[in-house]
Parts: sequence; structure tokens; C-alpha cells
Amino acid sequence: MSAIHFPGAIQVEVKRPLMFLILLNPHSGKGHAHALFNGNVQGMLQDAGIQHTLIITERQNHARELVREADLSQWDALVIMSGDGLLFEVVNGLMEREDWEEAIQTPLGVLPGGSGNALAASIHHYSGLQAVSSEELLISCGFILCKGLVSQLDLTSVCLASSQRLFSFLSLAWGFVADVDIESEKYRHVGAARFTVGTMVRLASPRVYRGKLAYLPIEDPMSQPSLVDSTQSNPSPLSVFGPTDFLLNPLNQPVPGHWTVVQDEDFVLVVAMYQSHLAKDMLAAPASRLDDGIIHLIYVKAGISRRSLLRLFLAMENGGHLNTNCPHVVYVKVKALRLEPYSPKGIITVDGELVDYGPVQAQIHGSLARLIAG
Ligand SMILES: Nc1ncnc2c1ncn2[C@@H]1O[C@H](COP(=O)(O)OP(=O)(O)OP(=O)(O)O)[C@@H](O)[C@H]1O
Repeated sequence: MSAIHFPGAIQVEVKRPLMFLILLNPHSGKGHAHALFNGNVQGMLQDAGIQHTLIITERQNHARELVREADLSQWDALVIMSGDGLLFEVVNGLMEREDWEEAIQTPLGVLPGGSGNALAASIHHYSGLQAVSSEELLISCGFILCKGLVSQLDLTSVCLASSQRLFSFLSLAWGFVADVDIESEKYRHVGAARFTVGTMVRLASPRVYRGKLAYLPIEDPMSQPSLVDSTQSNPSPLSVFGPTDFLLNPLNQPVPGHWTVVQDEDFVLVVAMYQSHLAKDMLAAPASRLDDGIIHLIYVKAGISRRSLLRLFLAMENGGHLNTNCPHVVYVKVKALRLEPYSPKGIITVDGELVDYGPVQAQIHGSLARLIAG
């Protein structure tokens, strides 16, 4: 085993042969994940001296249950070949274990086989590489996986009104983005283009979403763990495992007085990002990094014209949307946030997955997990 030290406090260990558990969702993306794996990745792993066990998931939550019970000592990494939804299962399965603290240190790996592939696109972007086609992205991520260099990864704890707590590696969305993500499921057969189609459909009849948004900016001295008395904090009642959400008050109490409460209550979208990409061709938070400890909160206030909104989404392809000087777009870096929608029905997504609709709050936990990245 050789230890390599990188500036930026990343300590990586590369040993061979590596043993990977690869979980593959055969229905992800256009439904070609298995063929793509056989055609593009299998040989690469063999050449790199990486042994693997491939498990084809049979149903939703199969991967979650599997990693919750698995003997993790057998594996050098847990890898998903799918979209972001399967990694969401793996992360939450690990965080549901009694030994979560150790389990979540198991390096994770990503091979894009879904339609969004946001984390894969983010990893590719952090490597300084240009945007590529879906198949090229798979090959790029295959190489990154074969190199086996491990970085740290932030996770965000997301608390729902049902007292459920989820761990998220990518995003929390409400409004336009969440609606497009879920409503475009029916265009799955067109692959990554489903988001473009969904965006155009929703642009034809944009909605206004009413609610209350509050957040703790990174500059606030109280966002530092050392300044918060964690014995006074109130973790959500069902958070049996996982770190304490020391910045959050219970959802049935007001947010701490030093938080910023947004005056506007009419939004077109609210999206909290902790990686750069929202989908393969959506560079929504260009400044985000794997373990910067920051939630990049972007919201668009109601009143924006349809044309400006279209321009915004077009500019997002290369991350230019934050430089358009659009007065309706707000971008803040935060440690925690709370969102309380007023409408009784709606869509909220966490890492692109539909979650219970209602009040929701979140806090980022820096470097909680580990990820094989370039
Ligand atoms: N065998 C399976 N049958 C049905 N659903 C599955 C199966 N395996 C996983 N799932 C679920 O399918 C959903 C979508 O999976 P995934 O994210 O991997 O693909 P995708 O939606 O195409 O990609 P993306 O999230 O990038 O858009 C997830 O909720 C996942 O839990």
C-alpha cells in the first residue's frame, strides 16, 4: 500500500488489488446501464486490477437494505452504476447503521448510468475537464474510479416534518427545479434530455410558490461548531444515528434569532446545492466543491419574466446564470436553512428523489463521507 499526500489535506491510500461492490440499477436512465457497464467499464476495472462483485438491484430500496446489513470490511469501495437516486439509497443505508460513523467512511464511487448523473458530472468538472457526452462521462468516471483516489465529501442532514432525517450529498429543491425533476420522469426514454424537455414544458406555464425561507449565512459567527453549545441543541426526534444538527431548532419552533429570514415569500424556485451540478448539463453552483462545507443556496423570486427565466436556464449549462445580473436571482452561501411552503400540496426533492412535502430544514456536515474522485 502506498500513501500519497495531496495539498488541501486529502490523504489517499491506494492499494491493489482493490475489491469493489458495484450496485447497478438496470432501469436507470434509458435502461441501458447493464450494457453500458459491460461495454465500457468492466474491461477498464480488469486492466486496473480491480476485482468486483456486481449486484443488479431488483427494486427500490434494495441497495439501501443491502448496505445497511452488509459486512463492509470485505469492500474497498461501494460503487453505484446508475443515477443519483441509487447513491442516495447507499448513503442513507450507511447512515442507518449502528456503526454509521465507521460505515460512512467506506469510499463511495460513481459510474453514471442514470438520466441526471449530477454527482458524476460534478466529479468530472472538479477534475478540470470540459463537459462531455453521457458515454464519455461514463469513461471519465471509470478512469477516476480505477485511479481510486479518495476525497472527503460533505453530507447535508435534511429534517422533514414527519421527523424523518435523510442524508443528502447533492441538493434540496422546491419549486420549478423540483417540479421539472419529478414531472420529467415520463420523458425518461430520452435520457438526459428529459430535463430540457421538462424545463420547456414548465416554462410554458410557470408557477409561483409561496413560502418562508430562512438561513444561516456562512459569515455568521454562530455557524462555527465551536461557538455553539451542542448540549443545548435539539436534534430531530427520530435521528437515532448520525451527527447532531447543532445549528437547527426543532421544526415546530422558530429559527434561531440570528438567522436571516428572507422578506420575499413568493418564489419561482429554491435550490440548495452542495455539489456543482444539478444534472449533467446544469452547472448550477459553479463554485461548489466536494468538501467546502457550504450549502450554495440559490433562489429566484417571483416576478421574473418567462424570457429571463429561459435565459437563466440556458446560461446554467456553463454556470453563467449567476452572472446575468438578474435582480430576481439571489445566491447565498449558508450552513443551514429552513423552508416552510404555504401551499398544502407540492413537490420537494432531495438529491432528485421525491420526499414528504411540508416544512423542511437542513444543516451541512463537512467531510462526513468519502468519495473516489479525480
Ligand atoms: N431495480 C430497481 N427497480 C426499480 N427501481 C429501482 C431499482 N433500483 C433502484 N431503483 C430506484 O429507482 C430510482 C431511480 O434510480 P436512479 O437515480 O439510479 O436512476 P435515474 O432516475 O435514471 O437517474 P437520475 O437520478 O440521475 O435521474 C431510485 O429511487 C432508486 O431507488
